[in-house]
Amino acid sequence: MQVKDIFVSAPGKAILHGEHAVVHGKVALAVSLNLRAYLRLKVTTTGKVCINLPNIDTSQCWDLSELRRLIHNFHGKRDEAQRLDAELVKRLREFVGATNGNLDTCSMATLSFLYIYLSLFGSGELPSLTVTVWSELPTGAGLGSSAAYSVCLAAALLCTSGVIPAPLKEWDHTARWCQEDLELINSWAFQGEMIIHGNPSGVDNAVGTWGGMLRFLAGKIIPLSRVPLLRILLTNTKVPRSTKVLVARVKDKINKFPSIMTPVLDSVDAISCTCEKVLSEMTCEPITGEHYNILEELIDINQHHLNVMGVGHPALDMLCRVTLAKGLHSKLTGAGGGGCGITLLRPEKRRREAVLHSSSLCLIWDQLNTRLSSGHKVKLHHFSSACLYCLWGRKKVYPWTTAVM
Ligand SMILES: Nc1ncnc2c1ncn2[C@@H]1O[C@H](COP(=O)(O)OP(=O)(O)OP(=O)(O)O)[C@@H](O)[C@H]1O
Ligand SMILES: C[C@@](O)(CCO)CC(=O)[O-]
Ligand SMILES: [Mg+2]
Repeated sequence: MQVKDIFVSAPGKAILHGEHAVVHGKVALAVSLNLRAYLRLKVTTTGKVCINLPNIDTSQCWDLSELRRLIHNFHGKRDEAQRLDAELVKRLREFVGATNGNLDTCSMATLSFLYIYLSLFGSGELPSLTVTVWSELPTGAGLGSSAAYSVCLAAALLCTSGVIPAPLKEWDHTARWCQEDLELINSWAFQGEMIIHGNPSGVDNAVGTWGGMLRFLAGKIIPLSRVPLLRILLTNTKVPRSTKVLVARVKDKINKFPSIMTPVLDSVDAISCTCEKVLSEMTCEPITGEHYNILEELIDINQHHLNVMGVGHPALDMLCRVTLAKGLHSKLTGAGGGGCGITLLRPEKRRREAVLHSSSLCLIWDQLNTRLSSGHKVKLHHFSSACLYCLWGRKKVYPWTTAVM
């Protein structure tokens, strides 16, 4: 077995339109952010597997002998990610003390790591490793923190196991994998997401793997190469929530009221398609106020639909109200129920609006009585085309910080 140290990084994402509907086969438009997760994997000789997750205050070590007991009679296939191995998940849940209802942050993160590690190495010799993952993304806030985490795990463990090559040449600082390897990484990251989310669509891990702006429909990923530069403000309400719970809540509602909810999902699908059309027009004709008017109306309509689906929150309503009072339009992004919202900024009034935004946001934070004090800056984050990278191991590592938004 060719076991190597590795250092990788994957971006988070924002969903413009289509969250939740995408789980039910509708179109979503999503884009990567300049906020990333980083993973460093070191091969050791301690006879242990250790994982350090500073964002969620988790540090755990297991003896290889303990882990070996979990995989006797195991015939995992490393070069293809199949459906989740229910038996292995059951054993792992018992091992980490996470029974079905347990959604604790640490258990979910540990479970997805052990699942990918044992699936990839379980049919051979288990390597002794230390894995550290840190992230600029707020955990559980709608910006794809779970997907960036899963993409990093999948890329690093596949690479360490020798199933895919390390793409870095001696002179590179960063490198990407080829399309075939990215597809394999994405499919293993999806397994991690299945453990954390229950029923993911796959859009978040696709953005974490390929970056840029994507149209996602039923597992089909279409990169949108011609998109205008959009300035969008991200606001974190800091209301905690779980994607798994929210996805299950929407599913229950659809099952309870199929004839009422199906048109809502169809309408979200039409919103994503209309938004895509307007974005494409904005790249080939002069951008007008009317383009922005349409984008803003789509944001408003979708936010109403998301409230109908039951994934709104008073803090998100407040974001929409406060920004609308300044003539700006917002919606939740990701699973909702709290977490982050996006607000579209018009380019022509950029400077003034950014200032207005800062004061609006301070107002929001004050009213919500959150920890954001006047000393904190409101950060404007960018959508970016950045994708999954393999990084040069000795490159100066970003200091681990919690993003203030
Ligand atoms: N930096 C991290 N270190 C370890 N685990 C993480 C990290 N970031 C996310 N996770 C795992 O992902 C879970 C949060 O995933 P969840 O899908 O609920 O939120 P999200 O991915 O931030 O939002 P969304 O899915 O709406 O984009 C955490 O409970 C934890 O298990
Ligand atoms: C809510 C959801 O649509 C997006 C979460 O970022 C879930 C998913 O697509 O897996
Ligand atoms: Mg997630």
